[in-house]
Amino acid sequence: MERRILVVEDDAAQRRVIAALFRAQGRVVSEADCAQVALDILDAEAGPWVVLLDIGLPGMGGLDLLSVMRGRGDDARVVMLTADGGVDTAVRAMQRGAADYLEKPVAMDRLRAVVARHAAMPAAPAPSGAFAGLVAGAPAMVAALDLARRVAPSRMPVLVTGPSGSGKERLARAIHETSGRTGAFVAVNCGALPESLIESLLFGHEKGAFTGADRAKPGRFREAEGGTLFLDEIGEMPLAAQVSLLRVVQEGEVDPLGGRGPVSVDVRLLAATNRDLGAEIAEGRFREDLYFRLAGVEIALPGLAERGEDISALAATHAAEAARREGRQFHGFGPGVAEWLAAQPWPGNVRELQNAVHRALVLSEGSEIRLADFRPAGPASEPVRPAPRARPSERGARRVRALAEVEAEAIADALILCSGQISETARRLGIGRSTLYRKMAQYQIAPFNEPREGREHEASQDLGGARRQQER
Ligand SMILES: Nc1ncnc2c1ncn2[C@@H]1O[C@H](COP(=O)(O)OP(=O)(O)OP(=O)(O)O)[C@@H](O)[C@H]1O
Repeated sequence: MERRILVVEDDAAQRRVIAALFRAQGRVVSEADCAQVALDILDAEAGPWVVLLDIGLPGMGGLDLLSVMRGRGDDARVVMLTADGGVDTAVRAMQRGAADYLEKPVAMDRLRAVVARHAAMPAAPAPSGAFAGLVAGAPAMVAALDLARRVAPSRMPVLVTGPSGSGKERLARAIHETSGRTGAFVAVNCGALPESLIESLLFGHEKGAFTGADRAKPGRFREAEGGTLFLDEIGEMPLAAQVSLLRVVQEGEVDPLGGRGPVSVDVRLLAATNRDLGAEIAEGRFREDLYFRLAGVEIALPGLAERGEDISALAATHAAEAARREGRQFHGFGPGVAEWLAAQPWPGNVRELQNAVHRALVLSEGSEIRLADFRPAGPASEPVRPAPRARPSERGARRVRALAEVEAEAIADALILCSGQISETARRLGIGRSTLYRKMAQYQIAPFNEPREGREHEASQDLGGARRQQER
């Protein structure tokens, strides 16, 4: 199936010109003037998509929208439209999973060729940088997720290490979800269990096996049959339980208390810890043989301080998620927010950032999250001016339009009506050809086609079709 096209561009004139170009080819085209509308369209309309994404959107920018899409596991092919043509921006876009990029002003021939190529591509898993919805742009995260992706389909036990809130459980779930295992993902917090209950909870028991065992329980291992058992805070497991766990891992069978003997289990083990297990082993608190059984592969997640470049994408992703949960609109962060977020130490890592963004969203008025929403009390050294009450800025509300915006739209409309013919467009707008060219450059409206032999005809046919489609 050919992909649909979504044009995400805040400049109405450019957006219309691009949309018209592809409608004229008989393609299905949707338009969005900001990130939130784009996400709404991607939610509401079935893909697959080619998304033409302007990098300089107001509010949530194009790069952050790209991260949000990748974070959601979207399989759209994204072509970034970059204004400055800076190699850095293009590289960052490709790292975040863009399929291609074009510099503005975009030559329509080139745009057509690039879109045709991507529109014909079958739906495929999102490209590198993305793994089961996790945000990753920092090299250490990209490497960690790459390892996770490769090991996921195997039965290899994986030990995930990293500070609290760095995403260990989230990664474990992602490994399970992409493992192809059909059983359940069962999580056990080994630090929160009373020592006396660990064995019956993990391995199960028969009715009457001990005082209070009024009915049989299968235990977490057998609940995870055919699936994954996630042993969180493994570093806090008492030594006696470590011995029993080691036996189960070695034998591949559990021996429920009061039961008739061992029962074999097919369970993939994932474990996580924020402790330094090497030090725990050296101190005699953790069994080395168990460590080697659990750490078939070890994946270390960095703290947020070591992945500063991911902060804005994580914040945008979680703001968009929180907005959906709260039934709110989120159109981006206000001035200074990105810099402020980047300057915080975030000792609680992604979880702390997520909580801060959620709270700011709840406190915000309107669809933009402002700096003051993150610091409602305002530290004494940095007085926070009260945020002016946000005016309703939702779609459909009346607003004053800048003359430049109206002018750019008028030019784009005229170009479409006149099938891209410059002289005719200028005449009907009542301006000279050179003024029209100057204004087109100013608003980054590219000519529909380079005036080459034999091309005018093709352009006029296309755009005539576009007009008819628009008028329908
Ligand atoms: N790369 C990421 N992209 C998006 N969200 C993330 C990412 N990493 C973590 N999160 C989110 O951050 C929160 C904390 O993650 P998680 O609970 O997995 O951390 P943890 O390391 O297991 O914490 P703890 O050690 O305290 O149990 C979760 O809501 C998770 O969805």
